[in-house]
This record gives sequence, structure tokens and C-alpha cells, in this order.
Amino acid sequence: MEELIEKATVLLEALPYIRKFYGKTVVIKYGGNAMVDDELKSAFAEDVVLLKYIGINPVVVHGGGPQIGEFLKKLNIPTRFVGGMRVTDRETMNVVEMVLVGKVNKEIVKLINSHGGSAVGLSGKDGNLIVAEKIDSRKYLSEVKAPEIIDLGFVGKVKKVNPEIVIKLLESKFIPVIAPVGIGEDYEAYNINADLVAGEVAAALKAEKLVMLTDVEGIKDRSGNLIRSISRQELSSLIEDGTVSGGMIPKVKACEIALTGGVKKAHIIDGRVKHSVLLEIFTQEGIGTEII
Ligand SMILES: Nc1ncnc2c1ncn2[C@@H]1O[C@H](COP(=O)(O)OP(=O)(O)O)[C@@H](O)[C@H]1O
Ligand SMILES: CC(=O)N[C@@H](CCC(=O)OP(=O)(O)O)C(=O)O
Repeated sequence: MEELIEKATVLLEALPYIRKFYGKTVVIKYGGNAMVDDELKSAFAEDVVLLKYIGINPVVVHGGGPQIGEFLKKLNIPTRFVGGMRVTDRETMNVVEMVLVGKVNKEIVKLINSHGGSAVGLSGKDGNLIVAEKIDSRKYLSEVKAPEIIDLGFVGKVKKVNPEIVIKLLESKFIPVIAPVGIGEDYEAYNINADLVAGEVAAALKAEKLVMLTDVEGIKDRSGNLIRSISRQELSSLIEDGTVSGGMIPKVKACEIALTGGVKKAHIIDGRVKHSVLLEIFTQEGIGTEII
């Protein structure tokens, strides 16, 4: 009996958060290690389905960098990153779209649905969801202090998000799952860093939260200690002084975009921790780094 009562107590701990976030939208960037380990994948899907059933609206934006890399390797197409972005020629773009939209997106949809959810996969092309434009390589690469300045090819940035299709899905039982491929006004497909897409989608939806899963505990300071909480204003200095580098740069930028766009809070959390999404949303301490 004691044990059962203890269970009820644990469940009740979530009540204030369920009340606070009921009917609100939470954008989750899914990527990194959490996407390769089977046990973590199931735990992630359970978290997303649970959120939906208790009346919180999850929107998943996924990455797939490692999966694209593997496929390019199989095809003997060399690939590299400059300033955290994959150099994307036309041939690479075709593979990027095939892997992200055809493979990774559908796998996440299947995963969520196999845990009792109703996920619907979208790319930026569906409903003109993500209108992209070619990134200004010179400007971007010098901004992030990249070691070389080259043309990144079909790497895009978000020009506009048309969130109608996502809102329609959220109004019913569906869980939107978005692949980071944008459509240009020239009708070319653009490869966009998934973190940046998540930030822009969160801003367009005026989400309550942006939660970014990654393969580290959160943002680390110069001495390697986890930063628990940081303000939006302090973020740019972390990039400028080199504390934040590589794959963490677009994550930090995504949080800036989201918060500037009206999202209340952004979190960078450890996707290697089982049920990290629930731990972030339903506990007082949360996990990882919160950006306010
Ligand atoms: N200040 C920092 N704090 C934490 N991680 C950092 C920092 N600067 C750079 N990184 C790197 O960023 C990586 C996360 O980015 P990335 O590998 O692209 O993640 P994901 O695959 O989850 O999108 C970390 O594994 C770490 O190596
Ligand atoms: C321009 C650019 O670099 N696009 C990324 C898109 C996928 C992505 O962002 O995946 P992760 O979130 O797993 O890193 C790429 O080609 O790898």
C-alpha cells in the first residue's frame, strides 16, 4: 500500500506543470545520441506521446546528420562540415533530402505511432512550411570564425515559416514531425541545420518552450562546468569568446531566435538521459541548461 501511495505522490508532483503547460506548445529538437540508441528512442517516443495525451502539444523537429553521413559514405560521396554546416552540392542535397525526409522522418513517425501516438511527418515543402533562402556563406562563416570561407552550396537559412499546417495538426490529435529541408522561392530544396529550424518553428508557433536534445549535459563554461541557467543577452559572448563552438553554435543561435520570437524559455538538455524530456518539463530543477 505504501508503495502505491508513493506512486500517487510522484504522479501528483507533475500536477502544477500539467496545469501550467496544458494546451501549450512545446517544440522539441530531436537529434544526437538519443536518435541512435533503441532504448532511448523508445523512451523519447513515450515522452512525446504522454505529453500529447495530457493536453500539451509537442512538435518534433529532427536532425539526422550522422545518418546522412553514413549514407553518403555508402555512396562514396565525400562530405565535410565548415562552420558547423555541411557543404552541400546538388548531389549531396539529393541524398540529404532522401535520408531526412524519406528515412529519418518516417522512422520517427513510426516510432511515435508504435507507442500509441498519431504522428504526421512533414518536410519544409509541405504546406510551404519552411521557406528558405541560400545562406550568405561569407557572412555566416566569418561570423562564426570558421577556419575557411567557401561557398556552402545548397545550405539554406529560414526566410519564413508558414505554420498553418502545423497548427491544423495540433488542433486535432496529431503530432507533427518536421524534417529540416526548406523550399526556396526558386523552388530549390535547401539543407538547413535542424537546430535553426527548431528555433524558427518555435518562434513562429510562439511556443511555450523549445527543448533541444543533444549529446552533452548542456552548455559548458570555459572550465567545462555545466551552466544551469543563462540569459539570452549573455549567449552571444559565449560564441564570440570561443566558449561555445562547433555543433553547439547553431543550438545557441536557435535558442536566441526562439526567445527573441516570443518563446518563454529554451533548454539544451542531455538526450543520453532516458526520459530527459519529461524530466525537464515536469520537475522543479529540470535538467541541462535553461536559457531565459
Ligand atoms: N560550450 C560548449 N558546451 C557544450 N558542448 C559544446 C560546447 N562547445 C562545443 N560543444 C560541442 O557541441 C556538441 C553538440 O553539438 P552536435 O554534436 O552538433 O549535437 P547534436 O548531434 O546533438 O545536434 C557537443 O558534443 C560538444 O562537443
Ligand atoms: C546545413 C547542415 O549542416 N544541415 C544538416 C541537417 C541535419 C542536421 O542538422 O542534423 P543534426 O541535428 O543531427 O546535426 C546536415 O546536413 O547534417
